[in-house]
Amino acid sequence: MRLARRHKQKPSLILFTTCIGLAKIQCASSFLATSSHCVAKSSLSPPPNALHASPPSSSSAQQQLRIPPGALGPPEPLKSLQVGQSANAFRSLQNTAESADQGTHTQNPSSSQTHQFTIQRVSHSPEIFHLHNFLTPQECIQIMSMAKQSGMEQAQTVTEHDSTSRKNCRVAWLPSSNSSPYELVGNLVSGTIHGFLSAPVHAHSSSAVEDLQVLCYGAGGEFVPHHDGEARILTVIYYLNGVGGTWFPLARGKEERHPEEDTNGWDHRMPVNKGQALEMIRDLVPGKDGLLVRGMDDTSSKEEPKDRIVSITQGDAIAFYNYLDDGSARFDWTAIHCGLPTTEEEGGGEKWIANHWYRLNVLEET
Ligand SMILES: O=C(O)CCC(=O)C(=O)O
Ligand SMILES: [Fe+2]
Repeated sequence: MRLARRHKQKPSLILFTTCIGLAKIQCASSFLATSSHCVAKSSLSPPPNALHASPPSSSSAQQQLRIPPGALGPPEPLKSLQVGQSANAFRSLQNTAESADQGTHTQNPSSSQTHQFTIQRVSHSPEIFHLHNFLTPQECIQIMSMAKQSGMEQAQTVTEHDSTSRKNCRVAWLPSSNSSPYELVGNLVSGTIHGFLSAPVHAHSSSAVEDLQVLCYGAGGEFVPHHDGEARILTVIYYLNGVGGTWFPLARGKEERHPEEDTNGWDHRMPVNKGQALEMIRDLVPGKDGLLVRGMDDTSSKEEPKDRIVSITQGDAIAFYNYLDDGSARFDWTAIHCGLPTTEEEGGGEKWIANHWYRLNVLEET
């Protein structure tokens, strides 16, 4: 797993140690505690089922990439969770009591604590998981203040040449690093990757995580429906102030588990490009259709069916997969989603979230 600055990779290479049990995921690793296990990825030979690119002489770029089915989705035990089922998980918290050391802040690895969170599947298509209590309230506050300190700028996200797709939103990027003062950001990565990335992806030399994108929407701020884009196989959104409002209009709930049993017509619900996806969601309504991730204070759709709503609180996260898991290496267009306009009622009109994007850069070349 490389640490990447947005699309550019940094040279630092870190291998994390994490135990994954059959019944539960244990993410007990931290950068500080596992520093003796750091291994340069280039020194690892890929496992037998690994992804690989054929020599450049192959006929087309698409043919060069061999993606085993299952590699771009969740590994076990998450893969086997049904909608509504949960697994307990742990990650190590760094000691927040920092000590001054020659003008810099250092942390004592021996004092790291284990933090428990719960991972619940909330959709099968796309694969979406709700991470209850992933961050502590203190960690949320720390991320928001680091973003403010680094100087937030107006977000200029461009989607399909449209730079107005994200409205009234400020952004900061924090390094996904294990170096001071960003250890917390790196710690979130180590708490996620082994549970959520398959072994072939994790072992691949082009796997990477982008810097943490911290976003603060003002009143009425929004992000129009979009797919997160090339090579971003896994998105993790952290909810930093308890305000939600992320909507997946095409997400499928419990009753739609098996495509072969889907009497509503599976094919009609699997768009193959953005145009089809936008057409399909045109008349859909947040709370009634798809899956709405909303804050506890959001009272706008109290009457809606429970299995269409995921209620988050501060420190919760959502993890979802952006590619189909069938070996085709194609976008999963059911992962189309948006940030709904923020309202004055929730969070005083401010919505704070942060995104981590886990990449498999070799996908960009196809
Ligand atoms: O604002 C949100 O809730 C979603 C943000 C998002 O999808 C993105 O930043 O890519
Ligand atoms: Fe997104």
